[in-house]
Amino acid sequence: MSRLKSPKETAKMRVLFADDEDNLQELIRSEVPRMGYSVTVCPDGLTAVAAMEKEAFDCLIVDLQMPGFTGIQVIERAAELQPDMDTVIMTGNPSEKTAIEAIQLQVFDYVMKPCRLADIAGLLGRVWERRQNRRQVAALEHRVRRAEGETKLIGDHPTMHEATRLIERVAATDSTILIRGETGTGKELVARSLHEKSDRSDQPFVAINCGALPENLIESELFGHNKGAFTGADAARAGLFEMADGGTLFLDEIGELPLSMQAKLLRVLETGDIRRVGDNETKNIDVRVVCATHRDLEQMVHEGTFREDLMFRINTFEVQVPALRERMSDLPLLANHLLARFRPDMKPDMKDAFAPETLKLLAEHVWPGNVRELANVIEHAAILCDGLPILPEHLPRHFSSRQLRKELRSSGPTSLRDMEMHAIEEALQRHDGNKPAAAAELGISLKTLYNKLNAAIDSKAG
Ligand SMILES: Nc1ncnc2c1ncn2[C@@H]1O[C@H](COP(=O)(O)OP(=O)(O)OP(=O)(O)O)[C@@H](O)[C@H]1O
Repeated sequence: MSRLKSPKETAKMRVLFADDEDNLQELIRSEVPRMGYSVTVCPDGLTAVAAMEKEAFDCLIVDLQMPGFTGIQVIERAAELQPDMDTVIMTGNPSEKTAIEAIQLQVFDYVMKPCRLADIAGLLGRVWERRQNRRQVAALEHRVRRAEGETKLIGDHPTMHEATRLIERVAATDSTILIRGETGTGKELVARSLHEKSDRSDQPFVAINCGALPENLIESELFGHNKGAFTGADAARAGLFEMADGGTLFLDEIGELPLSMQAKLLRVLETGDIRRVGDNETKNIDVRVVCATHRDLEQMVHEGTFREDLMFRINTFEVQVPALRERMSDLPLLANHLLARFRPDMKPDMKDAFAPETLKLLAEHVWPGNVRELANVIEHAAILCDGLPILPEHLPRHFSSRQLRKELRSSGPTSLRDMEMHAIEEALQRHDGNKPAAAAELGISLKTLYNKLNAAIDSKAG
């Protein structure tokens, strides 16, 4: 049977109020609960500190002059006892000195008496909204961390050491970096790692996939727009360059950027000035740009689909991220790392987390989707297994069937591209031709799947 919750448990926020004025105490005690918050009212600072020592609160509102502790002293104690709490000063004797102290103590607001009820309701509403936003940010950070893992490049293969060495070298500079590698190899992770090792690490890291946006939206996404700049632009909006100001902007799949935008990007990289769509003014920004591609940009330059000047501008340094099949010795390391990401509760031990048969099956796979595909497989296994070790039956179905490998062995030497196509065809069959589902299983983007299918058609035709 469910227990009836007390008003304190159902309240949106727990408020601690300290003031020596009887009338105000009465008003707060009767009115704040009507606003949906629970409130503890104290007549002085000492009682307020005692309450904080016993119970957790979300918001503290204090008068400045009270018997015992002053409001400032109560806030100082609050910072030690409950640093997560938002604090507000409500005073009839404002002064420059206390206002400065309040700023130093990072109080949320400094309000003057007398306060109307509507002012108190507005104030508490703002505190609640800020706490909600903070919770949402924390939840999003948690989700991102879980999906992306920590910014730690796992790999002991010489090619990974080479990549890491280069990252360490160039991180401290402001040079534009081009990261090359197949889909899912960890290019974004390399970009984040560059950012975290740079002096900009306390500023934003903003990422965009240039291939994921329709051509007409890319400009406003990158540079922002003014109100009314185009149909649907109901309000002015900052673009990603502005959001990343002071930090790093990661332009993934730079090869997909339309030619018209390539010219605009080049101008921005050369001048540091951006112009919102529909704006006449430019704004100078300080952004380090890191680009990535799985495409052969030189070939694209040759074909006229990528600007040569832009290519020279973005590839001051190049970091090559190897495909997983080129560093299969790293697979057990990566598998353990990814298992720990999805099941931190399991604390997988390096040696025994995966049964030898499981590792063997993983080692025999071609991994067209690289580490992302491996991450999908490990997540699948982490959900299915009740405990360690991970057995072959915990892997997605196509791993348990050795069909593909048998066929490959019996058909003699096979090119990597053939093996890749084989894996794609099998995935398509398993999903009755559903391309998004097949791409998800393989750990590659839908766009990559189409590219690979088109390339296969072209090579058959040619
Ligand atoms: N060396 C690595 N160590 C740990 N995790 C990795 C490594 N490489 C890739 N990953 C993980 O694999 C997944 C895919 O990586 P990421 O998104 O960086 O690849 P990508 O090359 O940018 O892919 P795309 O080309 O599709 O944009 C992420 O979950 C990432 O954390």
